[in-house]
Amino acid sequence: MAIVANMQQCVFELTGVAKRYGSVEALKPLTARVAAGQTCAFIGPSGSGKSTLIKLLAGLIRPSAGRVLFHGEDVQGLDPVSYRRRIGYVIQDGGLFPHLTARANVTLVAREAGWSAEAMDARVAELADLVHLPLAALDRYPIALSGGQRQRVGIMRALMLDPEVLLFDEPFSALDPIIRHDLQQEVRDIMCGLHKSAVLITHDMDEARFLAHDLYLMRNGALIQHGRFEDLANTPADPFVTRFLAASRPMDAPSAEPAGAQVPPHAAPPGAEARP
Ligand SMILES: Nc1ncnc2c1ncn2[C@@H]1O[C@H](COP(=O)(O)OP(=O)(O)OP(=O)(O)O)[C@@H](O)[C@H]1O
Repeated sequence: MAIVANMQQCVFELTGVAKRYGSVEALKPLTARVAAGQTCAFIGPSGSGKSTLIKLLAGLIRPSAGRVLFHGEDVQGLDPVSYRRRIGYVIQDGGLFPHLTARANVTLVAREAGWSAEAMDARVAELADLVHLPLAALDRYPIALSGGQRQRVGIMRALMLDPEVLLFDEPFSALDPIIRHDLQQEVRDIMCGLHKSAVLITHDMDEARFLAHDLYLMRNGALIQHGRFEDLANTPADPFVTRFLAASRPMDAPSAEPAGAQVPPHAAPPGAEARP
């Protein structure tokens, strides 16, 4: 199993981390590393402990055992306000405050941090350009934005303070397939351009493979395998790995057709050539 992060500086290190909710063992003791400057994905089916893990990284919950280290320091010992300014958190459907305009959502933390109006305007314009959101959309409330626009606003909000790390918690799962595809490509471009460290939580192997350098596959609160997609595909640690990979349909899989119908070759979707 290739441990890419071992050879590089780590932004996060989890050592013997476990989490219980009462009698539920959401995470069994696990050790994992997130390399600086890379995207690391934690993948697994529903209930495998992915959300619990990202909440631990964000410092939103405490581990029942073990330590979550950020640049070698225990997250539990860091000042929560300054720590959260060092990480950008993107959640499903943007997680925007409904009573604030998109612009007010994006600038909320910068206002708390005492930024000037000019500095906020300049940063908002820069980020709107980065995520391809028309500036006019920023004056609307979240309810008046499409799902894709809300998620673009969520990404702007996460990037506003230029954090060292981005945490993506199922960021594309509420989007329709075309918007999802486009936004995955845009996020990959943004991450390549900004060279930030990132953690992605997803149940979608294709998404993880497309966006992440390093993959951890989880099941029932345990890490089953760590490596690149090719490691999981070529040397699966467990029959579950093979089943999980087989369950994600490749782009060139034949579509269901009525018996006897001619099956034309599938055209590559826009941007597919950029995908590994
Ligand atoms: N606050 C909580 N109280 C009790 N049990 C919880 C709590 N949060 C999560 N769990 C349980 O912990 C286990 C892991 O849940 P978690 O949400 O981390 O998994 P997940 O992989 O993110 O699932 P999904 O993809 O469905 O969101 C599940 O059995 C879940 O029911």
